[in-house]
Amino acid sequence: MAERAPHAPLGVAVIGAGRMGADHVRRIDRVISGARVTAVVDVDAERAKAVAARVDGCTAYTDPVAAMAAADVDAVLVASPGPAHEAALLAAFERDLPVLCEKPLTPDAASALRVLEAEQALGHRRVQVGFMRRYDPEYARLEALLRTGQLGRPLMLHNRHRNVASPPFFTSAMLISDSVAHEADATRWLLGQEITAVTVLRPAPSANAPDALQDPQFVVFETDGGALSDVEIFVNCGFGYQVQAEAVCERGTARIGDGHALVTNTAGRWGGTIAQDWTERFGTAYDREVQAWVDAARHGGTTGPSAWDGYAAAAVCEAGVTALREGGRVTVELVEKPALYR
Ligand SMILES: NC(=O)c1ccc[n+]([C@@H]2O[C@H](COP(=O)([O-])OP(=O)(O)OC[C@H]3O[C@@H](n4cnc5c(N)ncnc54)[C@H](O)[C@@H]3O)[C@@H](O)[C@H]2O)c1
Ligand SMILES: O[C@H]1[C@H](O)[C@@H](O)[C@H](O)[C@@H](O)[C@H]1O
Repeated sequence: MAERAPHAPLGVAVIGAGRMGADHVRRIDRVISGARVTAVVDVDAERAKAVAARVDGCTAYTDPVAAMAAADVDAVLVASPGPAHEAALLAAFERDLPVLCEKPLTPDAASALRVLEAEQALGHRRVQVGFMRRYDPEYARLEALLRTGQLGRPLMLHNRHRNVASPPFFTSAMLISDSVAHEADATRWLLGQEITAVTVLRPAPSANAPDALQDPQFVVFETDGGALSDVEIFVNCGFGYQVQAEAVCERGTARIGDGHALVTNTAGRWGGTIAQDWTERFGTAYDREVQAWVDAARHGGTTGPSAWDGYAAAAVCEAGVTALREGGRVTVELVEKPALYR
């Protein structure tokens, strides 16, 4: 990393200029303070050029390593598809650059472990994983409430995760590795417990799901604190983007995600609107997530969900995919938590 003047904005290379990457470019350019996008990288040269052209003084690249070597790049935001994350993370570590890596950290536990080991070799944390729900005001309130202990010990967490429609490349395994990855992290974070086993139940697929897609699925996590966390994942629900969670504790329950910000009464009916995608539902969360990353990186630090969290979620999802394929209850085997993440 080139020496940055003390109050100069953080120069960010955004890797992957698809839906999330382009939105993060807009966010850093228009919403976030203390950072500017200096590089946009995409294997699709035209896409990189088109997105880079939206920001003054921003250079387009097709090679992440070349972008990371540029003098005006101080930090990296990885928004390429999951299988490309490991190479980008290891290249960023070579230059000791702070990284905000979209979820999943990597698509499987073995590659996540390689990232974990490479970060430990640096001797300090460099990665924040894009589990943005931790920055959502509703999730943050639920976590804070559970942490006070006022409701007693959490016994169960009920989660619903619904998308309007899945993209054409989505597979049955991706309902877990790409979507339920969020609940794997949210469960660990909200309960402060590790997930020890996963069971996946398969209702008859919806007629609206593409052929051969097992949608919806019902996933049950067991934790080392004796709690159960269930997830309805339904990625072709057709009507909206809904993410809800209810914690059932010894002395009460707490629920988020009903989305009743605006309720209307008209002609004998009451109702409201439902978000249609994650950019709408979690816009504030992404803003807070990226701002927290920039603030920490400008001071040489790293905050938020760690590579350990990314590894743990990857191991849980891998067990979930095995449970989906083979049936039954699959245990999650984690390595001992390294000192860097305790
Ligand atoms: N946090 C969230 O809620 C959320 C929401 C959507 C997507 N995501 C995550 O964001 C990432 C990107 O998802 P998306 O929906 O934007 O995908 P996308 O397919 O819209 O965009 C990915 C882009 O990366 C480019 N790309 C592919 N391989 C690359 C490589 N090796 N180097 C550089 N660029 C490469 C592609 O050409 C494409 O432009 C994924 O990890 C996904 O899981 C997170
Ligand atoms: O990649 C996306 C993203 O992570 C969304 O937040 C989630 O709701 C979708 O199910 C998933 O496919």
